[in-house]
Amino acid sequence: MSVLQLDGAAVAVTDLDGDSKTVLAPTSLTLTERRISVIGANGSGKSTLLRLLNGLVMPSEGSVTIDGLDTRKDGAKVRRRVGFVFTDPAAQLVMPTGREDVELSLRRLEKDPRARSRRAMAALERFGLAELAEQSVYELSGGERQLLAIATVLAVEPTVLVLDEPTTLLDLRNRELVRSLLAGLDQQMVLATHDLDLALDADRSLVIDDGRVAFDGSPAAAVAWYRQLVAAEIPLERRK
Ligand SMILES: Nc1ncnc2c1ncn2[C@@H]1O[C@H](COP(=O)(O)OP(=O)(O)OP(=O)(O)O)[C@@H](O)[C@H]1O
Repeated sequence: MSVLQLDGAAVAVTDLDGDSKTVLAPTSLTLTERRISVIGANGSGKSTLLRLLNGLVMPSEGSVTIDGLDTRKDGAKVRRRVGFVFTDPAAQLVMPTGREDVELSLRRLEKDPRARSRRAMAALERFGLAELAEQSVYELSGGERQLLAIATVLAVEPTVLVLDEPTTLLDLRNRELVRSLLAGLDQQMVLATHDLDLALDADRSLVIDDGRVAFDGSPAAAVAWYRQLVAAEIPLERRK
């Protein structure tokens, strides 16, 4: 497994008034487990933590390294190692068809167009998408689009897969489809989700609250802790 290391990594942003706001407090973590889930309320900082891991967001203080590669200095190498899947596949599917999208992500890895095309088809076959390879991306269902987005990222064989709420936009059937696909992958995975069943399918879980890691432990304990946190925030008269 890769070693994902945050050393006092913090993220501050400047709001519209020009004031600095801490989105992630200084955080130190060593993540080496195969499956790590990240849960927490909307706006708590989950995406920010995930984006630090492949250099989509840079720490404003401290550092983030992947197997010793610093996201500030070794950005390209980090991104080759760490694939990122967004909540909305539209954020990463830019070509007219699935095959072309996978080919696009393979462009640096495979220079020969024929070999690239073969490799793209193999990646699509792996996810049961071969028959949809030439179809317009817009004709695919939400679930198929999300599978395609994951296939485009996995085609370049990253060692780590970071997924930001990959099932949030999906209905139950498609959620199950993506879930079973993820369960069968060999890659190390860091996954933020509001789906607590999905969060339980991990070796370690982090609960993010108000820009800090508020709990770090077993998935069952993390989910229980998070439920308690949410329950405590609901006014007494509203609780059943
Ligand atoms: N570039 C930015 N500029 C201003 N504010 C930001 C920026 N990035 C994140 N934030 C703010 O930081 C907070 C944390 O955002 P983040 O997207 O990490 O939360 P999240 O836990 O992933 O939320 P959700 O579950 O809704 O996706 C939010 O209040 C967000 O508005």
